[in-house]
Amino acid sequence: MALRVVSVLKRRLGGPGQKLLRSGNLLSATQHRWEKMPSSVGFPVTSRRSFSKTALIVDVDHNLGIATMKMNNPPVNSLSLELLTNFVIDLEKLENEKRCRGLIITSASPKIFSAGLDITEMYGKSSAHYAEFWKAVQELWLKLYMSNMVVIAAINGSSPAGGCLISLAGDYRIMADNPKYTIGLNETLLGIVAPFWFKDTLVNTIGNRASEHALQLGLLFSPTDALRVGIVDQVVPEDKVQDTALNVMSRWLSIPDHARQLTKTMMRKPTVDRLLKQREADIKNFVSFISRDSIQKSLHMYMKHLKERKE
Ligand SMILES: CC/C=C\C/C=C\C/C=C\C=C\CC(=O)SCCNC(=O)CCNC(=O)[C@H](O)C(C)(C)COP(=O)(O)OP(=O)(O)OC[C@H]1O[C@@H](n2cnc3c(N)ncnc32)[C@H](O)[C@@H]1OP(=O)(O)O
Repeated sequence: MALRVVSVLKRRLGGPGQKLLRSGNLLSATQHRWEKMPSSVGFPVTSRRSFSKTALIVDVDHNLGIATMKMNNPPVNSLSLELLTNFVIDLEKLENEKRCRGLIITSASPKIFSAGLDITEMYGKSSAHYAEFWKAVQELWLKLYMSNMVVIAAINGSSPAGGCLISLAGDYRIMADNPKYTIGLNETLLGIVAPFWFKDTLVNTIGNRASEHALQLGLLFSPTDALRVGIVDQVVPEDKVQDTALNVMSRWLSIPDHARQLTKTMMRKPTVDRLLKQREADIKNFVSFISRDSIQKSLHMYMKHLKERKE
């Protein structure tokens, strides 16, 4: 199957996209190599590099120009300060790899894409810790939302709150067709409020009315409903998520990088600038909001409820 996908990738880049690239004199080293491959054989993986840190496994296929990043923070891929920090470091590394043009984000543990922000980072800690944590959340969103790479979320499990934000920050979302999985910004269910830039990212994806409805009720959508409302772009059988991501990636990579990147920037920069203009104020807001006794109590009760569900 992987070879078939690679053949599709080569065919795609040999088509109109390739012509566009040639006319713009924009062929990257990776694409040159693709062009030289005879179409009857699969693309041999001659250069593959992996780096793995606590909580993230990154695999870079230099020939395809695609990196796959698997969140690996059992049991539920909660976004701890450590995971957020490593995520940002690895994203920066990938961004600096000229030949890496696409990134697929997925989970190493099927069933849970990510449980969102690590709630234990948000209660019973110092103000300095909350500030550091929030800065890391901001940093990841800023880097991901404005990435020069094509970012595809291969959502192979549930993806509430911060997990949903990571998917929304990408360019395209593919979700596994399993009614047990849900996705959405469910902050209100925890007694907290999605920050304005979470909200903006959702509005940019599904529009104002659907966002207001989803945010006020803290809706967690099944894959079918997520597709209907536009939170995800495609729902596919569970075992087809990765191959579909590679296929979709080939379509996006057939567009000349500079044109696609400038378009992405044009669409997203106003949203990013809103946060950049008030980054410190947003951190202060978060620290003062999360430190309130009532909010600390809500988070504590929510964690208790999560644990009691199992008993
Ligand atoms: C005015 C406004 C100003 C500023 C803005 C202010 C505030 C905004 C602030 C914050 C925004 C936050 C966004 C978030 O991301 S909050 C996190 C939301 N996440 C959730 O609600 C998900 C909760 N988890 C679940 O629903 C489930 O765990 C699951 C569906 C992901 C997985 O279900 P399972 O049945 O497979 O697993 P569980 O048994 O439930 O969990 C295993 C284990 O993991 C613990 N856990 C689960 N989720 C989290 C989490 N997000 N953080 C930390 N820990 C988590 C769970 O308690 C279990 O622990 P134990 O094994 O019992 O110890």
